[in-house]
Amino acid sequence: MANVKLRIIVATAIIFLLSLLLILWLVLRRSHAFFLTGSLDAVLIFAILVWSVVRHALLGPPIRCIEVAVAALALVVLLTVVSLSCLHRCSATFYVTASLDAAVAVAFISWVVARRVKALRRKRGEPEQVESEEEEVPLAYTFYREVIGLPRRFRYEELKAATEDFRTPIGRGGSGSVFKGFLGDDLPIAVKRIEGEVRGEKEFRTEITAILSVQHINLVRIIGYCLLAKSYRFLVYEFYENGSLDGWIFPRSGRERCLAWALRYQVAMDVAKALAYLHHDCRVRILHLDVKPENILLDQSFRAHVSDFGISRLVQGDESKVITTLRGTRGYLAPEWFLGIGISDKSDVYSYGMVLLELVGGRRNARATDHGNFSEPRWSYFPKNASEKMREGKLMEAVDERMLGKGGDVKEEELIKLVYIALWCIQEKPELRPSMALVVNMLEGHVAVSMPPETKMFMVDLTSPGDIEHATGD
Ligand SMILES: Nc1ncnc2c1ncn2[C@@H]1O[C@H](COP(=O)(O)OP(=O)(O)OP(=O)(O)O)[C@@H](O)[C@H]1O
Repeated sequence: MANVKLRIIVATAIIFLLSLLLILWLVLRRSHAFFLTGSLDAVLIFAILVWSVVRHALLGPPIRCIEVAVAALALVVLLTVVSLSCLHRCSATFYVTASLDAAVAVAFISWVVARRVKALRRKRGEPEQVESEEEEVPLAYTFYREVIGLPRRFRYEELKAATEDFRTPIGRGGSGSVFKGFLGDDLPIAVKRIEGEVRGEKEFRTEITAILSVQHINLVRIIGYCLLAKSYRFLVYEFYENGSLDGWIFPRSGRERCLAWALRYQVAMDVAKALAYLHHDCRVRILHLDVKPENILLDQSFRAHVSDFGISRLVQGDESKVITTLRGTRGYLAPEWFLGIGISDKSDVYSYGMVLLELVGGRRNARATDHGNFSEPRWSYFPKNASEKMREGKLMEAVDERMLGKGGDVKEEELIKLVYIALWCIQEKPELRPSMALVVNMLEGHVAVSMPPETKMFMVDLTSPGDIEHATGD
């Protein structure tokens, strides 16, 4: 790729040099009228070429073939007009009008050709490269970006080759599909293809903006991105071998994957640290707003990495609450989303609490229990069950039974701590919930955790998805 760019730059420089020599030669031989028109055209060519090269050198996007083509075409037209006028010994007025006409004609023809090419590509379903500067995320200084691990821009062809034409899908979310690929021979990557013009564009920009300002071992690592005008946007992530947490805690027919207790506790800690970092340790605070098992990715050693910043919010200064439209995933949404009183970092705390309970129970928090053919399903809400068991002092009965069967590696002390923290996190009043920093301290044992107060959990019923999981499985 670098070679192609280099060749374009060299070719451009040669064309420019030749045109300068030619103009000089003509200037020495011809009249003032020629000098005027010749210079005008030369300035035009020069401006296009310099713009192209400077844009490439400073901002990173490749030189566009159309720019080089327009410059070369303008040069050819200029030479033709000059040769013709020399042959016919035309007047100064002729030089001026012919040159101006030629310049306008060149501009018009290039514009028509560029539009035609675009239309043809779109018809063939081929995505186009971004053509305007405004669509480029302003990331300068590629070298430094790579050194400090910031995302780099990929070309569509690179991603196509890396994923063997998007052959292996590994997941699908609300905004698009995720494919596995390899960079070079051995660096596995996950390529997320964000589809849809309006939502896709918004999610893409949010994710890039959020992720650019954060780096933490428990956050997903973004390797790069690719912009294609209108059709698709791509985000390139490090590939996490063990996929998302949901696959390891919810039983699925045909797959016996059950995360051991120690790893569940570790995941709880990793996610808490990631959220504490976003809420308290970033220069611009970040609310994730979509904490759920599908957005927690597990690497080879089951360390957790929080992903999907598509709907996150950056919070400036001392802004404590944000009013925003309802988004996120039902079942993990805090009551304040529905009450319209503004959301805050405590809304992430609530979602985190719901995830903790699912880690413990090995089931979705809302589950339809068996029902007859014609009756409405009845719902069982794990947060309520866990709260009851906690008060009865029988928390072991609430644990994912698949773990109990395996020789009981569940540590009761840790179990009590997790459930206490979870029930604090899902308190209906945001001010009663702990901050994520406090949660980390509790998990690490620096701060004791008291038994949470009883709540009616009205909102657990209301905010549950209702149809997310049936008693028979996930
Ligand atoms: N870096 C990655 N490594 C391994 N698997 C991944 C990676 N990124 C995503 N996946 C898989 O792809 C699935 C879909 O991911 P994606 O972020 O698009 O969707 P989602 O979070 O489920 O949905 P939504 O975007 O609607 O919140 C994930 O649940 C996960 O299983």
